[in-house]
Amino acid sequence: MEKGKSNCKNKNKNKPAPSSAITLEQFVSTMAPLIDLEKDAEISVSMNSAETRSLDSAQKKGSTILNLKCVDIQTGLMGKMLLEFQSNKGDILPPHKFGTHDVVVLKPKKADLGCPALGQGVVHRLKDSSITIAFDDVPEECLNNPLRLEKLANEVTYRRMKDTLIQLSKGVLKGPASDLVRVLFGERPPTMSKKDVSFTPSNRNLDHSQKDAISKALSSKDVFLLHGPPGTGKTTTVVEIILQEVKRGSKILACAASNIAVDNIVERLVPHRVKLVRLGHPARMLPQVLDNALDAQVLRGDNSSLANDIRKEMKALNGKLLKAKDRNVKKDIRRELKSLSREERKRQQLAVTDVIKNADVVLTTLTGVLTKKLDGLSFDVVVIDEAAQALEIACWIALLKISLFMLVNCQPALKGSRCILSGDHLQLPPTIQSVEAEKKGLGKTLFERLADLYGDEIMSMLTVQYRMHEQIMNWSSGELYENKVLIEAHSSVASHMLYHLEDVKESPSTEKALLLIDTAGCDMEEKRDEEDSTLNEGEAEVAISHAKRLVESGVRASDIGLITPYAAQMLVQVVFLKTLKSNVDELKEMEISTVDGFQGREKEAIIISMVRSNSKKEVGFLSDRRRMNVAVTRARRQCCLVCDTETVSGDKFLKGLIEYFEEHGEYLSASEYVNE
Ligand SMILES: Nc1ncnc2c1ncn2[C@@H]1O[C@H](COP(=O)(O)OP(=O)(O)OP(=O)(O)O)[C@@H](O)[C@H]1O
Repeated sequence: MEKGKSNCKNKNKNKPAPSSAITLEQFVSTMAPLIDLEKDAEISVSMNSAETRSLDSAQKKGSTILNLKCVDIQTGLMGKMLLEFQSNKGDILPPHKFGTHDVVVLKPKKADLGCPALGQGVVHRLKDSSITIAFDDVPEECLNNPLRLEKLANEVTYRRMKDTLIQLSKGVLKGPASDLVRVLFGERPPTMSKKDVSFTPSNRNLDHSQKDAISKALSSKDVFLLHGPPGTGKTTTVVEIILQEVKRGSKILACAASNIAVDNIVERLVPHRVKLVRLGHPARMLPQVLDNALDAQVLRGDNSSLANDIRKEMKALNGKLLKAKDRNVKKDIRRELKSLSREERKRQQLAVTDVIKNADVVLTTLTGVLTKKLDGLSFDVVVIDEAAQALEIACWIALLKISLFMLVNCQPALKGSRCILSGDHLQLPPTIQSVEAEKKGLGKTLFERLADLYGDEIMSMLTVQYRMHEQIMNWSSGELYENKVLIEAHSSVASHMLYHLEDVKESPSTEKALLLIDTAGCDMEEKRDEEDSTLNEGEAEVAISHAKRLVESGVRASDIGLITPYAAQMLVQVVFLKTLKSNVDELKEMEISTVDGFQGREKEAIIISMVRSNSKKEVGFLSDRRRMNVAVTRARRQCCLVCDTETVSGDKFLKGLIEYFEEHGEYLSASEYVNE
């Protein structure tokens, strides 16, 4: 056998190779066409689509908003221009598919489809009747005319993913960081330091499973997986691992697929006074972390103020140039301007590299790692939080960056190139637009693949949860985590009830942790909307009636979340809530979302509208265990299921869920909620 080659292969001699045992070559050749499929799917819902032949059809598709006026201009977010747009008539915006952080372009309303944009920016804020975009620069004189916004597909990200694949296929296995690559593709076994690493925690509240996991992470020599079921403190643990690595003198790249997940880590690191920098577009960051953004730190640096002085000097020289008559004087001024401009650029770049080099922890999204600002930098450890929601290829952007640098510079790996991934592969995987790409495996995550490949050898599971009443948790830990490891609810949450909250009365609505409202036999059949998404108006009414009862018992509407697997149902609920009479005005503070959109969040009370109600007992994607796991585990003190038990019990997994709620919670008929 080749030296150092896989013990794990030996171990599995008689077993068929797991699907996770993919070679680097197979990975590259499988992923390349899937990335194209996904790019095409994204383009088809954006303005770049060839199908978009007219502006009206683009507005119908939701990829453009026509007839806008600019109602406010402010500077903010480190010098960006924040432009707020409203519909020309001042009413709510037409239905659209813009989301915060999307890349958009601004054009005159009547300009041709392919005409150049007035500016490109990022959606910063979205309200029913306005949208705010952060631009680097926009000509203000054009803003008095009717305008339109177009949503762009983020083609750059796909191109970068393809580039990463190309780099992966080009000889990373020869570089000094090749050990890590070999381990991640199952060609070499992972290794741990023989001695347990002991540490003094910065967070004194860590529980035993968190401490064990941290010790194992610090002992790992190449890869470590932190598996955290809902509410068990993954991010808390990741933050402690980062703090310990900083103490050891490591330089760390900490990433996640989403901006919000990156900001969560930044927020929790800040009180520990770690030298850190958050890279990325300020419009995509939480306001409370802006102070740690690269742009903000650059502005505070010496080089930046020097660059500023140079700019002032250049302005004065430009003034002189305009007045100068003598050719030689003009020539001299131009020469001086050129050299000042070179100096200004150099100072700007130095300002950026100073901040990044000084930081012990650099934080950004996985695709954000591709910024030129990180060129030529190496890290000892890459930490990826929420790794079970990141495409494997996106993880490689962060991992390969280190390997390539080391290859290019032929430097020995400092403390070995190590990676630590945190996540829960039993919650929802990354969202994929192309059904075909999803079927062919684009959504299989690195976290899941490594968990299948090496299991407990490289993984620790967190076993104390800090969110849910134990009755809510027990269903999830029994069904999804198969009681393999005993997950316990921390005493601070194990029996907490809605009526323990300040100002909440004990009432039939608040005295149970689990409620099942059955719509069977109540004439509440599902329907399909134009886009073929399923909805159920009767269920929406019942779900909102329950929310109303909770509010009447004193629960704050902002502590309630109404979630559903179907986008169309979410819209029905939103519309229904808007048309409610004024005596329940407060209810409008309640959050309504799809299950997928609520992953990573929590509320004191969660109401789940399951929607499906049909004689064929079809349940569609409700049967995805991971989606129901996410839905139920968003609740802290009460989880209320609204469903047609006749229909959903057609599926074995959902039948188990219903039986669990019937056995441990309160059963009610939807007829008790109608016409309230
Ligand atoms: N050891 C601990 N003692 C007390 N509270 C804790 C502890 N660990 C975590 N928590 C609390 O539990 C909550 C969830 O923690 P955290 O956000 O780290 O979990 P998570 O696993 O990342 O969550 P999610 O399920 O949303 O992915 C937070 O309010 C956190 O402060």
